[in-house]
Amino acid sequence: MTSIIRDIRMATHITIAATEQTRKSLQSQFHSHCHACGMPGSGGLDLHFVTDSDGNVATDWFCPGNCQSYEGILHGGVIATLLDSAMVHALFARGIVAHTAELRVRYRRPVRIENSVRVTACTQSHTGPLHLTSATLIQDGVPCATARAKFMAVPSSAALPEGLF
Ligand SMILES: CCCCCCCCCC(=O)SCCNC(=O)CCNC(=O)[C@H](O)C(C)(C)COP(=O)(O)OP(=O)(O)OC[C@H]1O[C@@H](n2cnc3c(N)ncnc32)[C@H](O)[C@@H]1OP(=O)(O)O
Repeated sequence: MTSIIRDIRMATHITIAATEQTRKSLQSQFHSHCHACGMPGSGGLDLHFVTDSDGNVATDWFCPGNCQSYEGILHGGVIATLLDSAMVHALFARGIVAHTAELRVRYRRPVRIENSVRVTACTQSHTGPLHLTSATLIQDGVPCATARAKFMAVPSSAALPEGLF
């Protein structure tokens, strides 16, 4: 266990500029079957993030009718999934593979289904392997939900012993 902790700490020292190439590479290595951003046709949300020159990630997504909660309103669990996924990709863009350790969502306004949203995320800071991130979901120019999260970095799936996941 000591060596795992040392590896995780080492991983956080690999601080590189955020790029779209890095994000794509880590998505294909670690996320190809993800419910939120996996391959089309998997029955998932089919999100497509891109990284901008400031290292933030964003996606536009059409809220389908089968994701509603109360009549006409996007399900809060789906909103949390969108925000969580965006923050994972913001970390990917910086070469960091990490698990969600804590997710706090503030639901500010109802999100209408059969309408588009823009979801953005960025990394904030880190203390050792624990990364702080934030994300926002906007519809028609109005921030409808915001999130803050803590993610725990992992060195690489291959370096982890069976059972840790
Ligand atoms: C059979 C039916 C099946 C239904 C399935 C259910 C599915 C699961 C549930 C869902 O998924 S619901 C969909 C996801 N949620 C939303 O879409 C909610 C979106 N947010 C809102 O509509 C409003 O923000 C909300 C109703 C939550 C509150 O609006 P209000 O206009 O009532 O409150 P406002 O923002 O004015 O704040 C009132 C007070 O509450 C406080 N407040 C609001 N949110 C808070 C918060 N998160 N923490 C602490 N305080 C909070 C706020 O600071 C303020 O304090 P003060 O009066 O002292 O100034």
